[in-house]
Amino acid sequence: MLLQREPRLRELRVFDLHLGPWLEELQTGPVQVTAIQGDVTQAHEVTAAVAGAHVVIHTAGLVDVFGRASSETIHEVNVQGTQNVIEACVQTGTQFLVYTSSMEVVGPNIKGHPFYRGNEDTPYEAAHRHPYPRSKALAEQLVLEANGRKVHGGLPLVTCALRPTGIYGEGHQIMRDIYYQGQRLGGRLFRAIPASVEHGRVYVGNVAWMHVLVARELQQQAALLGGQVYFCYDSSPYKSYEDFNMEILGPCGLRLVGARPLLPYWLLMFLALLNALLQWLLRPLLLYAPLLNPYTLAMANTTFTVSTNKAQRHFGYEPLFSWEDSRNRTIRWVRAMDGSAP
Ligand SMILES: NC(=O)c1ccc[n+]([C@@H]2O[C@H](COP(=O)([O-])OP(=O)(O)OC[C@H]3O[C@@H](n4cnc5c(N)ncnc54)[C@H](O)[C@@H]3O)[C@@H](O)[C@H]2O)c1
Ligand SMILES: C[C@@H](CO)CCC[C@@H](C)[C@H]1CC[C@H]2[C@@H]3[C@H](O)C=C4C[C@@H](O)CC[C@]4(C)[C@H]3CC[C@]12C
Repeated sequence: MLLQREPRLRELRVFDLHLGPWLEELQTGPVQVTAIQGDVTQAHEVTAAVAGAHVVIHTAGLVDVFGRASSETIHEVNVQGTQNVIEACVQTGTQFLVYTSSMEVVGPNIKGHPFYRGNEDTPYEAAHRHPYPRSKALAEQLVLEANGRKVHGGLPLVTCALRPTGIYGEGHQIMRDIYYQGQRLGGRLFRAIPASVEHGRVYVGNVAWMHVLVARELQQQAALLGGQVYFCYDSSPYKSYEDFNMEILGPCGLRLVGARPLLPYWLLMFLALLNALLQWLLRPLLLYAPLLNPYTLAMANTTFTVSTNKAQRHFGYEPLFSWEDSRNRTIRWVRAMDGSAP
């Protein structure tokens, strides 16, 4: 997105623990693309990568709600990693920092309170027990508190945080897993969540576009944008997690069975708890990390949708991809996987 939409771009540095072959395709154009294999938990590696950069978009993170990583590792990557990025900006004199936060900084909370079409100012009791949302909330707080700190050379650091809801689009691993699961079940998925529970979703291309725009405007309107948070939104429809997935997976040949959940909630919760117990028991032998656990069940069962125009008001954001484009692009990606189920 930066290469396509930012005409003033001179160099793009991609810093990631895992560098993919897709990066090579980006290295053929006029803008210098530098791939740096590194770990955000290693302060010296981050500082070396940031040195001389004008803007940092910090999106690296450990996204884990399935119990794959320990809470210490999640904290180290998401919180200490973010602190390292901030310190690197301060030490090297980089003045602009955009942080990819998450809707989970707000909710759903442990009490399962619905957040219905809320905006950045909607009051909500943000209380988390799970390591992932806790880490994102702490990291966001660090980024916002760093706004105004003096960087090397004496200028103030300008920061802001973007909070995507559930991102979908090309490369969406959970969508891929659910697609393969449906294929294994003879082209069927079974409804587990009531259709009335709305879940916020946003297309990856629009999330990326919002990052590019805010990074640009942060430099022009530091006083307005500095220290602010913005939900990432577009025109993707408000639907339950499963009904939304069917917008994509339906045209790819899957069918969602049941107008209402086939299993009662208490039974699903029992299965989720059983999965958590199995995960704990099996840990010394193997990693058992299924989609269903008490936390993912609670998330999927709690309405969380945003309705806001703050990004439009503050930095002129309009989605780059319509709902139709976003849906078609994702469908095309799913169809291209056909026949490659593991
Ligand atoms: N997927 C979503 O629905 C969603 C929603 C809201 C916010 N987010 C946030 O968006 C960001 C990207 O998430 P994603 O879904 O694309 O996940 P992802 O796992 O696809 O991307 C995260 C990237 O961070 C890199 N990374 C992980 N640990 C690292 C480390 N120690 N050092 C350097 N790089 C490291 C990974 O290699 C990966 O490329 C994350 O910060 C996440 O919290 C994601
Ligand atoms: C009970 C299952 C029956 O089909 C469905 C389980 C679905 C869950 C695996 C997902 C429901 C909501 C998702 C999360 C949400 O979209 C927002 C997120 C924020 C982001 O920062 C990271 C990803 C995620 C936590 C996302 C993960 C998968 C769900 C819990």
